[in-house]
Amino acid sequence: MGTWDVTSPVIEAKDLDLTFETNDGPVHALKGVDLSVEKGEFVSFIGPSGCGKTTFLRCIAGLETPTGGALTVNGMSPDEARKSRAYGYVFQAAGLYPWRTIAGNIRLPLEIMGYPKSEHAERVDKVMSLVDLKGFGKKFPWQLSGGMQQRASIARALAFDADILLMDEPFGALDEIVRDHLNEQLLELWARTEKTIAFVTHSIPEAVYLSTKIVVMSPRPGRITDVIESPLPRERPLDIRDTQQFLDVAHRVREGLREGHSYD
Ligand SMILES: Nc1ncnc2c1ncn2[C@@H]1O[C@H](COP(=O)(O)OP(=O)(O)OP(=O)(O)O)[C@@H](O)[C@H]1O
Repeated sequence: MGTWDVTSPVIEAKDLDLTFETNDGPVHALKGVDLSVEKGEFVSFIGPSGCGKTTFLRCIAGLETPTGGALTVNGMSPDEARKSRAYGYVFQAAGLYPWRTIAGNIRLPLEIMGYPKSEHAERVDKVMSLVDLKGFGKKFPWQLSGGMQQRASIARALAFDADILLMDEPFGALDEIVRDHLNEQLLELWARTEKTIAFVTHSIPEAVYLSTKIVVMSPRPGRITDVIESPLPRERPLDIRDTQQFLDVAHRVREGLREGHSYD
């Protein structure tokens, strides 16, 4: 821990391996994964089903234990990082408790982690305005659209002081217009909060639009086939997607996916 400082990578994987032992034999979910993510980066993981995207995110979160190699998060073991509340986790399903209000849902991690009660209202208000949900605190989840529910789940992951946001296909279930809007909002939120974001997606345009770094993965065994440092500026209006630079990056991602695909 002592050697870590703000210039060190926030997430660092070296030759990471993870094999699941199953009744049908071993499943090599991650093989030789090397990756370095700096503070404030927006890194996306893209690849076909089963290439280990979720498994890698779960390793970062300390929810899976690699069977080989080394992984540090904020200079600590993932388990230590989890205990020090290094990250917030956003899933594909918003996963809000239906019997709690939106504010009640967002407050939940603060209650669980024992944040002083005097801070709750201010923190909840702050993150609700960050995700543009001001005024909806007293509503129940079912009174909100899918996109709003997903924003509430992002607010919940931001309510405490984690500097890493892990997002596993958070917008996968939403229609394209809503998804565009949330992508734009997420970039704004990222710029304002300076979080480091690790984001899993199946969508090439989403990965290219959002990321400073795109990690292309391929299955059997799950491995990294390309890491693209995005040449796009950090400030990105939606119509950047029509530029040649954007299309060039998208093309490289598509080629990487094609190379790793076995079509079986
Ligand atoms: N707990 C587990 N036990 C056994 N095998 C597992 C376990 N978790 C994941 N796997 C296997 O590991 C591989 C990688 O799975 P993972 O969910 O990480 O892929 P993914 O890239 O996130 O896929 P998707 O895009 O479908 O979410 C798959 O073959 C999966 O079946």
